[in-house]
Amino acid sequence: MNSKKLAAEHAVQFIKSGMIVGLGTGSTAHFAIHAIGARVQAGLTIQAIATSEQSEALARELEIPIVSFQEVNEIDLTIDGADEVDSDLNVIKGGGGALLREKIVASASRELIIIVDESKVVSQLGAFPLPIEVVPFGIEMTMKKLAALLECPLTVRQSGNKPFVTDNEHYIVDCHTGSIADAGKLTRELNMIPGVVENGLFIGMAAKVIVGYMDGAVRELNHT
Ligand SMILES: O=C[C@H](O)[C@H](O)[C@H](O)COP(=O)(O)O
Repeated sequence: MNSKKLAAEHAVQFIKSGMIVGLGTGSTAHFAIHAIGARVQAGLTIQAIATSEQSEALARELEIPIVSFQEVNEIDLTIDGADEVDSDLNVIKGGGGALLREKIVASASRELIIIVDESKVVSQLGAFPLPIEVVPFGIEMTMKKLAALLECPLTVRQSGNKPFVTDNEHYIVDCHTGSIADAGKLTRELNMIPGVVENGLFIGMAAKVIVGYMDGAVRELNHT
């Protein structure tokens, strides 16, 4: 079986009736939303908040009840994918450009479960280019400040021959850091730069990471 699907289906078992569930974004979260849809069809009663327009549309198609932030106090459990995960369960997200809504949903959640295939588990974060969501206004200045801080190549993510635009009408700057020594410090420094809306480092947010392997195994990584 597909290792992303294995991790997703394992994670969905943690959902119980009555929960408010955060729905992630990306190809791994896509499997989770399908598995949640199947459980809803089988009688699970939940309400969900999605981290992207794309995931919300899929959830509606699968008849998963969607609620807004006005209707809930907090989210019980969010299940979302990631681009890289380290042994402290720190994560890089945003490869699909959904990092801002994903971080808002994750920070409103009592529990965040990250689902990945084995290729995403790394000893140090940073080989995956760090996505940074920026306001289009003054992006040239914002990028100068990012370049001074990061000292690495930066690219504005493209969609065809135009900049990729997020669900919140921002651009994404991908930062080819190579490796990130102190992710906690970096996330604070990045978010101090005017024009930066959010960055893809999710530090200390995941309660559990579920890894799917090509040989069919599934492993849970928890905090020690
Ligand atoms: O912006 C996208 C998200 O952070 C995704 O969860 C992340 O990029 C992982 O995506 P995938 O499951 O498709 O590898």
